[in-house]
Parts: sequence; C-alpha cells; structure tokens
Amino acid sequence: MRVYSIPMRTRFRGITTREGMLLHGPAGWGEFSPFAEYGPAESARWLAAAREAAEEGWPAPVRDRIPVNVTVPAVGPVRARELVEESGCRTAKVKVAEPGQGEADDLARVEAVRDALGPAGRIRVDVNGGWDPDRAVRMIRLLDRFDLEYVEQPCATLEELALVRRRVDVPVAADESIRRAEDPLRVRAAEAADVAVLKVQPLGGVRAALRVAEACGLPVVVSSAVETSVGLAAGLALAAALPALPYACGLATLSLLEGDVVTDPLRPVAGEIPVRRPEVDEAALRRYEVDGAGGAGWRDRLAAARVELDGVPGRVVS
Ligand SMILES: O=C(O)CCC(=O)c1ccccc1C(=O)O
Ligand SMILES: [Mg+2]
Repeated sequence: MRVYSIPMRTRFRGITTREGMLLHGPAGWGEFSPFAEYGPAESARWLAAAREAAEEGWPAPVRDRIPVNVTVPAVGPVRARELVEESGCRTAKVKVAEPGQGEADDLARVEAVRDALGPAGRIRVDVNGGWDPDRAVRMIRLLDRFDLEYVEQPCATLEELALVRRRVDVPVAADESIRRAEDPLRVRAAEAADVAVLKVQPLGGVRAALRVAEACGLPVVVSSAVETSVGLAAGLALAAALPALPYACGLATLSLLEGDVVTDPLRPVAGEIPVRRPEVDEAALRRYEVDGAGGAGWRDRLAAARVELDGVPGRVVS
C-alpha cells in the first residue's frame, strides 16, 4: 500500500490537501481516503470499497460514457465563471452556504455560473446541510431566479429536508442523509428527497451502492469524494452499472486537485467521462507519495478500519 498527499487547487470542504492510501490486489488498485474527521467505524466502509476495487473489480457496465457536472467551490464570481468555461461541462454544481460567506456571495456565484452556461445549461446547488428550513425555503426561491435543477442537502436532518421539499418546487437531493445501509429506507419513508446522491467509498463499494440505489427507489447522481483517478474509477463503474442515469454525475473533481497518480487521468471530454480504469503511473505516484509521519498515520487508520471490518487485525493487502 502507498500513501499519497496531493495539494488542492481550490480549498474544498475546508481542506487544502487531499490525502489517502492506494491498495493493490489481484483486480487492480483501490483507494482508501476517508476524510480526517472519520473514525474507524465509518472508515471501515471506505476500506470495503478499496478492497472491492483491489480484489474483485466491479459489475459490468451498461453505458460507456458518463455525463458529469463541473464542481464549483465557494469561489468568487470571476473564478466561478472560469471554472465552468474551462470544464466544458453543461451542468454545474455550485457550493453555497459556505461558513463565513453571505447570501449575496451565493447569489453572485450562481448568477456567474448561469451566465457562463447560458440558458440551456443545468445548475444544481449544494448546501451541505447549511440552512435551517426557513432560510432554505427563502434562499431556494431566490436562487431559482437562475433556474435550479435541484438543491442538494439544503438542511441537515431528514425531517427538515421533507419539510423544505413540501414548500418549494425545486427538487431536493439527499447526500449526507444517505451514508448507511438503512438510510435509503428512511429517506423513502420520510419522503425527504427526489434524488439520491451516492458516493462509492462512504457506502462501502460499488455493489453496496447499487443496493442502496435500489432500496431508495430514487434517481441517482453518483458523486466523488474528491479522489484520485483510482477512486474516481469506482464512481464511474457505479454510474456505468446503474439501470438508469437521468442526471449528470459529480465525478469531474480531478480539476480540484493539483495532480493525479495515473498516466491518463479521468477528466471530462465535452462534458462526459469515458468509462475506463486508468493505470497507476509509478512516476506520478512517487511525486505525491508520503512516508514517514504522514504515512504512519495512514497505516494506523487502515489498521483500525480493518479491525472494524474483519473483527481482528487482518490479512495484509499489499
Ligand atoms: O458532486 C460533486 O460535484 C463533487 C463531489 C462533492 O461535492 C463532494 C465531495 C466530497 C465530499 C462532499 C461532497 C459533497 O457533495 O458535498
Ligand atoms: Mg453534497
């Protein structure tokens, strides 16, 4: 196993460096990159996803190209426009409700993105649970001036999502509300969402995510956890295996990173990423590889996740 640390081009989710581990097995490379705040129990699912990639591979694809959205972090309007234009994507996901910013920042960013995309482009906003229901209803109506495809996780809880969903016309997507196997049934029962955002690593792999998709009974948007192309390939495999894929996916996140670990990174071409599994490039990996203290911390996190998953300190995946 190898530990990487890649600087981010733009601060995202409060982080400026993306770190993780790459595990190798008979089926290829897998990525284990739980965010720093995740403990062993949550990280165990991220490990299950890495093992599936390294040991088993993924179910057969039913499509060979995945339409994707450009991800626009909480940047100013000028940078937002540049990111959309550079991307070639016709759908944008815009982060809003960033701590320390105001409603005017959100409106200016979304306006700039609408300007860059033109009237035919699609815009979704991601709130990461940052609004209370009253603010959510008010802000969604204001932002819908720029025509929203959906609003992702406007509030933190399921009950709040359901309340907001009843009060606005814009569809609601659940992201943070779907992290465990039992969550999709709760989302369904609460009638809290119109769309399910699914991420492979937090859900424990492509097969686990396919089961969640089925249990939700909602259209699915596959998103990345801001990963190297090794992790993104698993997201692509999920998007490629879903029976239906009515929305663009959030897998165009490589542009948030300064570099990658493969020869031919998974970047969009004309708004789509071709479904494939790129080869890890030794020279690229060595460029971002860390050992010593950083690497040791990750080896401890891997060991703890293994204990959760296997019950005992487990078999070593090289
Ligand atoms: O969906 C996308 O466009 C990119 C992925 C993304 O936004 C994301 C990435 C890592 C952690 C959380 C999130 C999120 O959707 O909130
Ligand atoms: Mg989200």
